[in-house]
Order: sequence, then structure tokens, then C-alpha cells
Amino acid sequence: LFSSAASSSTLTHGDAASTHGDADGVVDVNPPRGTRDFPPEDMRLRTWLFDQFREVSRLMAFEEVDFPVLESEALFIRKAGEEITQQLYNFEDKGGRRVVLRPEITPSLARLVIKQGKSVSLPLKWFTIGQCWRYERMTRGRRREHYQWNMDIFGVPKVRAEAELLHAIVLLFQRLGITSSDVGIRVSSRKVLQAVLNMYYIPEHLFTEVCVIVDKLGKMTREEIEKELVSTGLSSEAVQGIINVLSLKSLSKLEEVLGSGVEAVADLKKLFSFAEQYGYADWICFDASVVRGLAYYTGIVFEAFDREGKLRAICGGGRYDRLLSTFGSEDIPACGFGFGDAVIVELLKEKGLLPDMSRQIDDIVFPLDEELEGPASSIASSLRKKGRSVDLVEDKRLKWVFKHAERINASRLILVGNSEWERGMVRVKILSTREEFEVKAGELE
Ligand SMILES: OCc1cccc(Br)n1
Repeated sequence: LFSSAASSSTLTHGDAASTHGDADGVVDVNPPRGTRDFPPEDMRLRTWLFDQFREVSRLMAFEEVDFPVLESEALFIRKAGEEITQQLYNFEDKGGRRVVLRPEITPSLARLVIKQGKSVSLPLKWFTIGQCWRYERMTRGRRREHYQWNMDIFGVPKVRAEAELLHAIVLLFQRLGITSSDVGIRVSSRKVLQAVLNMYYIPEHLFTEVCVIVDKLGKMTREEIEKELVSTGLSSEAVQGIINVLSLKSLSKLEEVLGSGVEAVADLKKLFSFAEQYGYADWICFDASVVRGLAYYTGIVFEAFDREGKLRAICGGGRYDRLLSTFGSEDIPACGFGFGDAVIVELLKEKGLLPDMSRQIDDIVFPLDEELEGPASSIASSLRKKGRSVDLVEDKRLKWVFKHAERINASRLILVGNSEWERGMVRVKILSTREEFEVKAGELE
């Protein structure tokens, strides 16, 4: 055994590469297509963004939950032709199970709520930040993964839940320095479309399919949309009726078309009046064309957009009161949103709002001689116990150390030298003021 271990440990680099690399032994150091690495500077920006997500979740009194990225494929099999279910990153595992890298979070949330059953008391306010996947032909060179912040409320049937979710979104934008002049949130309700389909006596089973088609408004021409709607069997009169209502941008006009007392109008009026009370009315606007592309939405839907119209939707969500029954459980009213980590960063770059992501370290400890490496260790140890971040540097020339201190924005340089150490002292350099003085090693704070 040892000899084989010995022989494997004596593999030269070339051999090692040949066991891992391709024919010429070179490993492709890029991550899989459509995925990203996060080297330190990118990771600092991501951590900063996720900290904003977490802080808003804390302010909203949401609890954090988490799930496996790997889920049963069955959770995402839906017949409505959504893009998200046609791009499943799915495969069969070694146990012959059909599994996926999840394309969204909501079905996992629903699964956990069902699993927790009576042990959880409603309402539930849960959030998570998780990586989501899609397998898209790389023709469009789009990403295959992104991280999504999800906030969901279970057990609140009234539009108070949507009002709370919109508040969370506005709080997040405000924390990032984004204003209602930069971003708006289009709000509508699937009940608008439901009312129109009822006006034309269109059968219920077409509702979801029509929603998925209409969600492509803005991404496809009006003619293409009309063609797809007709292909579902709708009369051209019904298609025109749908297109006309969906172009409405005023709640009073909507009420004229649908008649007063329609649930869709009542919900939206209530939501807009809440918005005034929360103080975010200038962030939201009614836009009947918003239906969102997920099959399971049943009520209010919304999406945030950059007012310059340069970017894709920043976040989006809505009410999904009948998702749990599609998993064979009792329904629980629910609504939520997903907020991706990519478009928001593009927007921050556009607006010059990216925060300073450079490193910051409290102290560099540097022994000037090899025999002082021991004392340098105890100095670093006591500073770290006092909560200071310490970069212990050795085997470098002093010139390099000063450059390094600048690069990592160190506050202090602690030099451990023979003449000082013999007197129990160390030399401290404050890098912002160039101030320099000696301190008793044991009294270093
Ligand atoms: O929002 C659609 C989506 C789902 C999974 C991964 C990526 Br990238 N985008």
C-alpha cells in the first residue's frame, strides 16, 4: 500500500496534470460554460450585496431558510410552456432518480412548508439567498446560473402581503442609493387577465397558457403574440380584447373596462393606498401588461425596471395562492419575489453606485529577523483575540511590506525588531498619519 501511495505521491507535475487534464495535460482553468468564479474582489462585492439583502430581511422580520440546490425534477414539471421549465438543468443520478439543479426557489419553499405541516404557525415570512440554474443553449451566451434573494409570505390572503414585499424591495433599492427616478415597479394582477378571459367566456384551462404567452409582450412583436394567442384557440375578438386591456396604464380606465366591484380593481386600489401609507407610492405604477412568466401566479404581480429601459427586469414576483395544491397539499395563500444578483450590479455600475470594494486590514505584524518570528506570532495572536484583523508577514523585504500595507489598506504596521524586543517593546507605524512610536508589546491594543 505504502509503495503505491509513495509512487502516486512521486507523480511529477506533468503526470499529475495528465491524470486530471486532457491529452496535452493542460487543465481548462475556466469554470463550466455560463458559470462564474468569484475571486476576492468580486466576492467582496457579492458579500456586500448579500449583506444588504440580509439586512432588509432582518428589518422586515423574515426568517432565513435554505434548501439543497439539487431537487427532484418532479417539483418543476409544469405544462404551461414556461421558459424556465424548458431550460431545466436536469439529469438522472446514479440511483436512477430524475433530479435538477433548481431553476427557482419558490417550489422548494412550498415543499418545505408542506413538509413542516402543522408544526409551523402562519403567517410565515421566510427568505433565502440561493444559486439557481438553467440549461440554455449557449447561442445567446447567457449565464446558466445566478444567485437569487427570495422573500416569501405564507398564510396572508390579503394584499397586505404584497404591500410588505414591495416595501422590502424599496428598502433594498434605497440602501443601495437607487431612487424612484432610477427605478420603477410595475404592478398589476393576473385577475385582470382572468376577468378579460371571463368576458369572452374563455375556458379556465387556457388561463395559465395565455399568461405565459402574454408575458412575452415587449420581448416579441404584437403580431407574434397575437398569433400565439390565436393558436391556443382564442377568437381574434378575444385576442384584441386581451391586447387592448393589457395596454392600460390607468386603474380608473381599467375600472371602466372591467366594471366596478371587480376583485382585480379592488385589490390594486387597496395596494396603491397602502403604498401611500408606507411612503413608496412614487416607486410603483399600474401597468396591465405585467403578468410575469411563471405559471403559478394567481393575483397581484410586479416587476422592478430601470426607467432608462436599458436592462432586463431587476426583480419580480407575485401572489401564488394555488401552488401547494399542485403538490397534492392543502392550499395556503402565498406571495413572494425573486431578486437576482446580476442585473442589479449592472444597474449600480450604470449609476456609478458600486461601493468601494478594496480590502481593509487593521494590522500587519512583521518580524525584522527570523528569530523574532516567535514573538511576532504571540503579538498577532493577542491582537486577533482583541478582534483586530492581523496579516502576519515574513520572509519579505521591508520595502515590499510597506507596499503591501498600502495595497491592503492596513491601518497599522507593527514591526518586531531586535533592539526594541530586548526592551519588551515593538515599533508601531500609523499608516494614515505616518506617526511612529514604540509600545510595550504586552500593552498593544
Ligand atoms: O431568471 C431566470 C434564471 C433562472 C436560473 C438561472 C438564471 Br442565470 N436565470
